[in-house]
Amino acid sequence: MDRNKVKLGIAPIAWTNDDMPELGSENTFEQCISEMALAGFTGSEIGNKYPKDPKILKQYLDPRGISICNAWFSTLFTSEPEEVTINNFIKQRDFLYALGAKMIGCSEQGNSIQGTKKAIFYAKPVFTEEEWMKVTKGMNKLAELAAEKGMKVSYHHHMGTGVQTPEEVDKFMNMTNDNVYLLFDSGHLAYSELSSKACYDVLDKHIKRVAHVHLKDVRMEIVNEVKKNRLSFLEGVKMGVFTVPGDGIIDFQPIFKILEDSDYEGWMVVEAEQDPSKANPFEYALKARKYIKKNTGI
Ligand SMILES: O=C1C[C@@H](O)[C@H](O)[C@@H](O)C1=O
Ligand SMILES: [Co+2]
Repeated sequence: MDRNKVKLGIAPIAWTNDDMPELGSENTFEQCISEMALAGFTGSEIGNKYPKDPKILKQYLDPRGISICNAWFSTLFTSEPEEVTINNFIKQRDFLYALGAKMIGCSEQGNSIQGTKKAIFYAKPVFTEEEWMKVTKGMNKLAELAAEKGMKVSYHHHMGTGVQTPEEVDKFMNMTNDNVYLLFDSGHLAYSELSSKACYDVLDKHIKRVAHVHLKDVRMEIVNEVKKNRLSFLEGVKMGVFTVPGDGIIDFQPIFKILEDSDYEGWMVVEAEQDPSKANPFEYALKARKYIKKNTGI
């Protein structure tokens, strides 16, 4: 891979988990970004311990050679009036713009069960046609708002949401304009379909509109346990359903090949939330960095 085209980031969720802040509450913001840099990454997403003022945040990141490449944004098109999402989005866009980021990764959270106690495999929302229209028309609007600042939006398909399966990703892509991109997350597809084949198929099919990548691996024995015992998404995370690339069942070679063959330009972000008291985040960051180097040359 060409290091001038593909940049490597890592998400702070392995140090402190935004969805369960008690996981890794002992890890400080400075430790997190210092260890990211030490492990050989140059990009990060936003975590809940990061300073909210972009100027202050940059004062910490710049000396460590880290830049912000993206941040999660929850859309609420299916549960709130559209202007709620639009107003929140403009604030998030302007915050990220001030940090020099070019990407805003969105996910519809209106009826998401990812933060609830519901069984992740049995209670995900299925959008009605009206909800599909709300989400896709809304995303088209966000793409226009992002473009005002020279930025892009990408959509994060996710377990426990209305855009989880390969068929739902297809439908989302078909119903949105070409300036709405896909945030490809390997872990969520392998988890949803109980196989890594789904990752390769979706990436291959939509590669022209993939603008941001989350490299996440899964431990399939835990996926099976989550399914069998009707556990929630967060219970699965605590049990170690996710891990860094190279440590689970996904072979990332085909993923790297599809990205390289299509001349992908952008970020690949290691995102592997697990319990930091069981999986030391620095150790796992190093492990991920080594695997990526070995398999991509960058
Ligand atoms: O991109 C992501 C952000 C997290 O908050 C989320 O739950 C995780 O699984 C993910 O892929
Ligand atoms: Co992700």
